[in-house]
Amino acid sequence: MLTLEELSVTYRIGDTRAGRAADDVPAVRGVSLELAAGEALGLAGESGSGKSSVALALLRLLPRSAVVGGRVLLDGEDVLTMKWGRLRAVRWSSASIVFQGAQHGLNPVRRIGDQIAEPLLVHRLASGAAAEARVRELLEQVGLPAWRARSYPHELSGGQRQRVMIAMALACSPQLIIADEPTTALDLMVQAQVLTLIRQLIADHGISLLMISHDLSVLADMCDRLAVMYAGRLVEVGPSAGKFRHPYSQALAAAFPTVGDPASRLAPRGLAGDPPDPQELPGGCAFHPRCPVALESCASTDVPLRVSGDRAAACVLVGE
Ligand SMILES: Nc1ncnc2c1ncn2[C@@H]1O[C@H](COP(=O)(O)OP(=O)(O)OP(=O)(O)O)[C@@H](O)[C@H]1O
Repeated sequence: MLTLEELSVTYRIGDTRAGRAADDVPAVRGVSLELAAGEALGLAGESGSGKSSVALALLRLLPRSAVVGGRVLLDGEDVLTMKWGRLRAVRWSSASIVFQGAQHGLNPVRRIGDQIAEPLLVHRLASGAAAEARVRELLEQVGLPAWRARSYPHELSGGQRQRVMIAMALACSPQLIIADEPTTALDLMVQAQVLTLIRQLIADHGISLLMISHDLSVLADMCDRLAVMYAGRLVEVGPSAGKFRHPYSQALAAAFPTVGDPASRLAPRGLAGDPPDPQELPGGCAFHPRCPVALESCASTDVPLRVSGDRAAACVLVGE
């Protein structure tokens, strides 16, 4: 249903007006991925690895300064080259995004109901009493009472506001929901409730999910497959169940505790070092300076993703 082919995002920064050359920030470097109808795919990686840039590029929501390359095929149509009118139709009705930090996503001076109804009106899917009825239905689907339609965002808790964002994302019955850190700003109990809600809604409506998080344990719980990014590239893609093979994915997985499993231990010191500055990427494999098992050749050779069984990993130590 969704295919990313060699997706690349480069931000151009620097003061071009002053006559200085813009600096390039290669945030996403040749990401290729597929997502089947009804599938849930998790995109993981440390802060700055390029996850949000992938999500934003998918729906052409990047700043003008960003240069995007590759293809994003949604049901066979390339989102990156489609006409503006078609893109407006695709957003919300084919694919919608739930961003992190819901409190910043809602208009503080408009009632919740009006905001949920907006995509329905803009896409001419419903108006008047039909739109009001759909808003009530959506609120109930996300576990909020229908009377909340008359509330303003400040009258809701963070978890309730995130439920409103999910209701908005569902409004036009999209085939794909992109959820970028949808629960990061919430406390653990509310986080669990919102994750359960997302899981239930995508199963009930057969929606595909691309879920972005730095938290591998959340993604493993929610998704059928996981894709791990490092310094703008995919380093591993495979089923959520099963062991990671790439040293970076293994280190990321070891950084999260497994609740209820007394035998599991956290990695004693976590992963040493910091993610690289995208403007000063190391040669060879970008992970090699931090890799506990790096070979001499890793400083000069960058291995592409290679499939082995049901997994693909970009590491010289993981056989074809
Ligand atoms: N508008 C922008 N202009 C310039 N550089 C940007 C811009 N947005 C992101 N970047 C850079 O691109 C890289 C990838 O950022 P991105 O937000 O995609 O990562 P991320 O993995 O989603 O991080 P996080 O988990 O912290 O949200 C980072 O180095 C970031 O500084």
